[in-house]
Amino acid sequence: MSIILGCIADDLTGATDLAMILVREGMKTVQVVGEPNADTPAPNAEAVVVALKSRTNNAQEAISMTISSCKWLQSHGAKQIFFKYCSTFDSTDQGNIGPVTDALMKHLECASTIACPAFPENGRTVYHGYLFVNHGLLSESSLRNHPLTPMRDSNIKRILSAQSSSKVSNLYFEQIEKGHEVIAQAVAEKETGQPIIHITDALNDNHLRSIGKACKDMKLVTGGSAVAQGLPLNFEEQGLLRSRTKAQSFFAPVGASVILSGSCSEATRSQVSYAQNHIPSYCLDAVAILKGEPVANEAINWATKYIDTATPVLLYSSADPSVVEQIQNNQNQIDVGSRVEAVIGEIAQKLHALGANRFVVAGGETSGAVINALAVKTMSIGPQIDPGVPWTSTIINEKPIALALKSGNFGTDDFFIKALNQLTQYEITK
Ligand SMILES: Nc1ncnc2c1ncn2[C@@H]1O[C@H](COP(=O)(O)OP(=O)(O)O)[C@@H](O)[C@H]1O
Ligand SMILES: O=C(O)[C@@H](O)C(=O)COP(=O)(O)O
Repeated sequence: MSIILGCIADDLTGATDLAMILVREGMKTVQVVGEPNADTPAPNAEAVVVALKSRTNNAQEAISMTISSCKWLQSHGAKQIFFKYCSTFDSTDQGNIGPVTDALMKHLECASTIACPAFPENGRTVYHGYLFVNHGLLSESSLRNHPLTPMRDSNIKRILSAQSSSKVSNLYFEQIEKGHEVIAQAVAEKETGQPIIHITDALNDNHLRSIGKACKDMKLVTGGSAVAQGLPLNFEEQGLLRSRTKAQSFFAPVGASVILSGSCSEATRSQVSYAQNHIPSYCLDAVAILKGEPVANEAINWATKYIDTATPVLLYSSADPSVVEQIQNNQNQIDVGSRVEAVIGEIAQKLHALGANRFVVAGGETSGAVINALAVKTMSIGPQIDPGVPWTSTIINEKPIALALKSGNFGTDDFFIKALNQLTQYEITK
């Protein structure tokens, strides 16, 4: 089976989010972790999502990882490339959404693409170029205090123009409402041969499906996961999809469950508080991590007795914005984050060696660190836990690991416990 849609996501949770939407829309989808290379087996799938950890790298690194992933996807037949970034446009003045989009347009020799972060099912909408999170502007949401990419502006054109050398233009919802032909025509009218990125408003899934349809002939589409929901129909109409089967088989290994939370987002902090009332929990002290104290070893010692009895546990470094600010204490926030991530990755690896084989991880960067530490290479997509978050399973590992990678701001308060409970119906009994 040759790949039809090749996707590149800038973080792990974003990749599973996108993969789940494509599965829901009937594409056989596999997730590949990290930059694929000549030794990476071609997945037997219609859509492949390459999950990078490039959101907070420097722009040149992010470009290099993305372009090499894109070349690999093309070499396996990808007819269209989708660049997935966060529905809250998580990025800095330097990138990486703009530079990576520019580089992909150049590589794919296309003069225009769209940028559409909207994800209405999770409360993200774009109206007249402004990104809303639930009922308020992005810049007034808790994302303004993100530890790595604080979002202090809501105007996507302004944010993207600062990062990109392409022309950036808006397609407002009055045009989007008129449907795919008007959208395609509006895009075509603005083409001058110079690279241009059209920021498309979207308030609901109908808008996103119209936008998807209008992108039928674009070599590159960029956005949050939800705009990808309109793409599979194009492939079906072109006779490229075998059958739009919506369910992929999923089995959970029986064993010990570990919840690891490095996300400091508002939703995650509520989920941590909720889970603390239900299962044993352990706080990973970020100050001690930065001092080089043996935080991972102490946490592993604490968790061992629970792993032995298959009692689920929660280990978290999640903290309020004011605490995070004190911890960062004018140090480089990406370095601080990486050091916390390294400890969480080490804990995952050692607890897996002790027998844990079900992991719920909160946080995109944190998930990247855990997946790398567990040496996961390919993942299949299972059932949805909450919008944007599925259960997944490793494919190649000898003994499968069940993984739920949760974006910081996704999920209900009881997410962690709900995710673990859900697994009981998918257990492999032999
Ligand atoms: N207590 C803490 N102080 C400072 N940084 C932290 C703390 N706990 C976690 N972090 C870092 O914050 C970042 C959270 O990012 P991420 O895992 O992507 O979560 P989210 O999905 O909420 O954005 C990670 O780099 C993580 O290591
Ligand atoms: O698009 C989204 O909101 C998510 O898929 C995503 O990428 C979130 O990133 P994190 O909050 O850093 O997990």
